[in-house]
Amino acid sequence: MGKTLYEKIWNKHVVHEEGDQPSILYIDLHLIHEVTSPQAFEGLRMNNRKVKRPELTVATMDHSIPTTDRTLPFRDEVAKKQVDALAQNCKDFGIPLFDLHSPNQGIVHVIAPELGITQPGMTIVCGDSHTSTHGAFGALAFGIGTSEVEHVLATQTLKQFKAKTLAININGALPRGTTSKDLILSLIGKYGHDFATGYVVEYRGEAIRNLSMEERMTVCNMSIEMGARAGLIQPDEKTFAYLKGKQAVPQGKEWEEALTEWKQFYTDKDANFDLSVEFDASHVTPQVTWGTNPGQVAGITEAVPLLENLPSDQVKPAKKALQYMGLEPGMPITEIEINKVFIGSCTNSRIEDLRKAAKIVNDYKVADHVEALVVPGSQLVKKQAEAEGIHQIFINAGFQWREAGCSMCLGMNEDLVLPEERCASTSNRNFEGRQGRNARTHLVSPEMAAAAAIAGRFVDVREWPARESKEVIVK
Ligand SMILES: CC(C)[C@H](C(=O)O)[C@@H](O)C(=O)O
Ligand code: SF4
Repeated sequence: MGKTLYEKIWNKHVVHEEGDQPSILYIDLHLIHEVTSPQAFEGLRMNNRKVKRPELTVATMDHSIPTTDRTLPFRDEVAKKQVDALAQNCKDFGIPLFDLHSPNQGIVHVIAPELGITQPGMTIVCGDSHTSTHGAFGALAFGIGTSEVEHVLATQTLKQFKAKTLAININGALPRGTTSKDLILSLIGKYGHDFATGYVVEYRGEAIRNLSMEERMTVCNMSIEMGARAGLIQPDEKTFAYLKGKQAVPQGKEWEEALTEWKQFYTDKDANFDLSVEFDASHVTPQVTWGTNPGQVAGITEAVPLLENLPSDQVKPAKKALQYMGLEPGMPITEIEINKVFIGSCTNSRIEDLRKAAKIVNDYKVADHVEALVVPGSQLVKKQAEAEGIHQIFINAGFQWREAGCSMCLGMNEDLVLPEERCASTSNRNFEGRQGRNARTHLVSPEMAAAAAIAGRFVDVREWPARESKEVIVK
């Protein structure tokens, strides 16, 4: 019988298997950041251990750092401590680090793909749940806990039980005005925020093949938001074209060898998945979450659900969510007014995201009562956007243009949504307090966030009036 992509990567990396014990997997790439690594390094020091393969470990600063002027001293002492600890740990253990002033600094899940560090067929781990993003390249990538971070640092291996496999077959074409963010949100809306628990998902089908690499990353990024252990997409010509010439990707003869290797990573025709589901992309509409998990979501032309229309097990959580969100059942989504907009995070802060948002912004202005931020996912994205003039479109419209980092996605720095403020956010999590105490988060695509910034409420981007900008033409 044939093998799935997951099984092929797994088999290539198993170092040891024994009965009903977890297997030991070899790890090709270990990504680290300032929040989940300090205790792991402390553990190493206490046991007098070294990092086994520092050259297969890559560090960046992203979660707690300010996104304002980086020549100024930190105002947050905890963040300063975390960042200093990471710098010291990388120095002491010989680990490459993209620090605050590096041109390659950025959100860990944005920089590894854009530098070509993420490659097909790899096992990739990070003390961070959205490591699933890298699955877009056909890499088995997942988040681990701090004690596992220590284990990987010390041994370059990880204990793992094999997961079940789930095929999500997505066919049909995404309609105009919808994005891969709407696709993944409506998928989670249909099946629920925990339906993939215990599975490694492989996204398959025509709709997935038609997505760009950046769009695929948005999909894989949110795998964890439906409970999946990891999300995978089979590498193809688009994957290889994206990687070609990237900083960390082999060149010349070695590129040819790498290609041959990467082309082995596909699911055989006669492979079996533990579970398969179908999804039609042609029905996707622009999505807006109304609740406190990503599955509590509706189309832009719909309304916040009436409680009596919900399945009985969803009534109580919906009631609680609506109370927190300050919304009434039956309220049309287009009547929800917002006061914050965050375009950023490892879900939607890449150059294509910023281009799409800028196209909507054009030469409109941010609504008076709205504070809007654009936080590029990396310094390279920021530089690229500035070279294309995109930053100017945002700045002219009244958006703040920031330095790269996680920022308002989780509010570990000063970029917060204030109590009872309502934010249209391109990030991936909307649980209570995620963007700040009592903050209300609505997850949307970059286009929907841009349009909300201008209209001051949610609007249907499919009907967004196009305007010819006189000043800047976005590519
Ligand atoms: C801080 C980190 C551990 C966390 C995660 O694991 O996901 C963060 O990135 C998040 O998105 O909530
Ligand atoms: S951008 Fe948000 S989701 Fe992504 S790693 Fe940072 S905090 Fe986590």
